[in-house]
Amino acid sequence: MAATIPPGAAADTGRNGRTGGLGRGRAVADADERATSRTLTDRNVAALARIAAGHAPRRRSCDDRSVPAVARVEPLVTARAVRGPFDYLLPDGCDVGSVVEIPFGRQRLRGVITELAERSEHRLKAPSAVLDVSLPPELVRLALWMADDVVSTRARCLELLLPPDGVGERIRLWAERAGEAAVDPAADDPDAERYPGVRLTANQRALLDRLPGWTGDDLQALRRLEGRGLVTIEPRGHGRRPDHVALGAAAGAPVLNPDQLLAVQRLEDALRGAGGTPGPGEDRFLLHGVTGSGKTEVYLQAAQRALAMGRTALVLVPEIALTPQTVARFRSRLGETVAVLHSGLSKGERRDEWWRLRRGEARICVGPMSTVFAPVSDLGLVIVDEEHDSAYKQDGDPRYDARRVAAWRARENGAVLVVGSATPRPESWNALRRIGLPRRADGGEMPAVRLVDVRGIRTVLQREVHQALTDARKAIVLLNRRGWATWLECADCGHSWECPNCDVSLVLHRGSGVLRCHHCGHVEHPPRQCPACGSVSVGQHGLGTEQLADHLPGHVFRLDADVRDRSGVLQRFQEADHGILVGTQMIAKGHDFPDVELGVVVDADATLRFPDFRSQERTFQLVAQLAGRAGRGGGPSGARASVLVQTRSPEDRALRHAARHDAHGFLVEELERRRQLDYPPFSTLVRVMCEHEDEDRAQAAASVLRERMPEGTLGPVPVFRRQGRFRRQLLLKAAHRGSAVAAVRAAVESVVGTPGARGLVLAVEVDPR
Ligand SMILES: Nc1ncnc2c1ncn2[C@@H]1O[C@H](COP(=O)(O)OP(=O)(O)OP(=O)(O)O)[C@@H](O)[C@H]1O
Ligand SMILES: [Zn+2]
Repeated sequence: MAATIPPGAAADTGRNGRTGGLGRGRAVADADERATSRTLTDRNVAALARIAAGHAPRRRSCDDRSVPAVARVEPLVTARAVRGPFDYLLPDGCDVGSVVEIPFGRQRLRGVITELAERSEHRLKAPSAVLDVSLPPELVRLALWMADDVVSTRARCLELLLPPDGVGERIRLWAERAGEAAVDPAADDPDAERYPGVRLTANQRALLDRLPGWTGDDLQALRRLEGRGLVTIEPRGHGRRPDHVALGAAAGAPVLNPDQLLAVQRLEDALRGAGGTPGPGEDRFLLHGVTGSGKTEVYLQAAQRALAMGRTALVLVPEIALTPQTVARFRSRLGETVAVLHSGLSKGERRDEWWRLRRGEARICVGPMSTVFAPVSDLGLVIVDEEHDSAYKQDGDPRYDARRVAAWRARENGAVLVVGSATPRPESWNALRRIGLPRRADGGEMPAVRLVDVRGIRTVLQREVHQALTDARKAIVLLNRRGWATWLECADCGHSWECPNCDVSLVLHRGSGVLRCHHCGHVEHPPRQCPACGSVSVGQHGLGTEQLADHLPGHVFRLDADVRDRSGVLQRFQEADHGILVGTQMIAKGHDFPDVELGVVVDADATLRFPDFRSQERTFQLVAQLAGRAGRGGGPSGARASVLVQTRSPEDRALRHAARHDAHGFLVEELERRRQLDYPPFSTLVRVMCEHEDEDRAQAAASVLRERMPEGTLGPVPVFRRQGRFRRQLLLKAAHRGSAVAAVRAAVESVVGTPGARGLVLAVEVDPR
C-alpha cells in the first residue's frame, strides 16, 4: 500500500491530540461503556480489569519532574500526513510499547507509546483505554528504525509488529474432578474401587476417567456431575494451534558429516561469544553450501544449541507453501516450542501463536518474512534460509527487506546471524564471514549441466532435450512465464489485446478460459475475432507454463502462481514414481526430492533480457538452483543426474558459471563488475515512483520532487501505466545510504503535505529488487 494523502488531513487532526483535556471521569466512563457494549475482546477485558482495580488513567501534575508522566503516542493510522508522536497522560503501569486507545480529534484510535517524557507543554488528555497487548521495547525501536530506513511511517511499521486486532482469546470450558471423585484410588492396587463411596453409571465413570479436560460434547452430563459436587467446570483460554502445518514424522537427527560438524561448531562458538562483545562482524555468517549439502541440518542443530543456552531463535524461509519440509523438520525435532507465523493462518491462530512467543511458551519461530517480527525475548540466533530469494523483499509499503531487519535484530540483541544459500547475493558474500559446505550431504555428485544452444531452433524443446525428457523417470522443467500464451495479436491488422488499466498485454489462460492482466487482475473473455478488422485469425504468442505442460511427454505436474494447492502438487510429485514437474521459478526453490534425474531450463535467456543490473545475478541463481534439484538422494553410487539449459547466449558468463556450479567464480567477477560500475553493494539505490491517474499531474509531481531530491537523481522517466495510474520514476544512486535515505525522506515529506499532492501515490523503495 502506498501513501495516499487524504485532503487536509494534517490541518484537521494533526494537533488535536495535544490540546484540551477530558477529565478523568469522562475517560473512564467511555472505556467502561465500550467495554460492556461489545463482546469481550482483549482490549475490553483489560480496560475493565484496570477500572475494577482502580487503575484508571490518573491525571498527574505535568511539572512533576522526577517521574515520567507523559506518554508519547503514535496513533495507528495509515495516512502519511498524520505524524506523531502526540502527548497524553501516562496511565499507571504503562511503558514504552504499551498499546492504548486515545481520543484523537473526533475519533478514537489505537496507538503505541513510543517514548516517555517528564513533562509536556500541552494540557493533556488521558488515553481512553489501555489494551492488554504490548510490544517489547526492542520491537518499538525496530519500528522506529524501520520507518526511517525504508521511508515509511512509524504507524505502518508498528502495525506490522502487533498481533491481529479485533480477535480475542478463545474461551472454552474446562472440567476437573472434585470432591469425593478427586480422591485417587491407591495406585498400586488395581482392584481398588476407583471412586469409593460414589454411585456412578458406567458412562459417568468413563467421563470422570477422562478428566481433567475440555467439556466438549459432554457438557450436559458433566453439569449433572458438577451438581453433585463431583466435578468443577470453569472457563479457560484455549489456544488455537495451526495444526494444518504438518508435524511430519519424528525423524531422528542424522550423523553430521565433518563439514556440517565444523559449521555447527563455529556457530556454537559464536553463540557462546554472542551477548558478550565480539569484534565487528564476528557473529554474522554466510553459510555457503552447495545445493543438497544439508544446510537445514546445520540450522536445526545450531537452533537446538541456542535453545539449550536459554536463548530464542528465528528461522526465516522464503515462502511457507513451498517450504513445508523445513517447517515440518523443525516442528518434528523441536516440538511445541516451535511457533509458526504466516498469513495462511486464521486471525485467531496468529494471535495465539504471537502470544505463545510473547509469553515465552514458544521459543523459536519458523516462517516467512514476517517471522522476523516475532515478539521473542533473549534472541540468540537469527537464520535466513535461501537468503538470495527475492521473496524477502516486501512489495507494499513499508517496503522492508526481511534480511536487513534480521541483521538489525541480531545486532540489537547480540545474537548470531546466519544467512544460507547455494547462490548467495554479492552483498552477503562481501560482508559476512563465510562457512562452506562444499559437498552434497548424501555423498552424491553434483549433476552435470550442459548449455544447449537453441539459436535457429523453432520447436519449444530441442530434439535432444525432448528425448531426454521422454527417457527420464522423474524430471523438473523450468519456464518462468505462466499462462497459455503471453500475448495475442491479430494476424491481419496487428491489433493486440491490452489491459485497459495497464500498458501491458493480456495473457491467455486456457484452463480458466480468460485473458488476464498479471498486474491488476483485470479479466475478459478471449476474442473470437479482431475488434479492429473483424479477422478471425488471432495469433497466440509467447509460451507459458500452461501450454508447455501440454507439450511434455508423460505424466505432468504443474506448479505456478495460478495453482492453488501448491504444497499438494509438490507432495504428489514427490510421491509419484515417475513424471515431470513443470513450472515457474517456484519449482527451483529449496525442494528436496530424492529421485529427480533430469532438470531442464526451457528459456534461460528470459531473465538475462531484463534491463537491470541484477539480471546476471538472477540468471545465475535461477539456473544453479534448478540444477540443484536434480540428482539428490542418490548417494555416492547413484547414477549422475543431468541438467540441460536451452539458451541463445551459450557464452554468457552467468550461465557458464552456473553450469560449473561455480558460485565463487561468479561472485568474484560480479563483484568486480559492480565495483567498476558503482552498483550495490558499493552504492545504494533509492527509487521513487510518482503515480497519478492524470498523466500531467504524475509528471508535474515528479518534476517538483526531482528538484528537492539530492543531486544526481535521474528522471523522471516514464514507466508503463499500471492499475489505472500513470507512473514516473526517479532513481538515486548514492555512496552513503543513511544520508541519501534521509534526503529522499525529506523531499517526499515536503511534497506530501501540499495541495498538488492530492490523488498522488508516492512509492519509495530503498534497494529495489
Ligand atoms: N549428515 C547427513 N547425512 C545424511 N543425509 C543428510 C545429512 N544432512 C542432511 N542430509 C540430507 O540431505 C538432504 C539435503 O539437505 P538439505 O535439504 O538441508 O540441503 P540444503 O543444503 O538446504 O540444499 P538446498 O540449498 O538445495 O536447499 C536432505 O534430504 C537431508 O535430510
Ligand atoms: Zn491491468
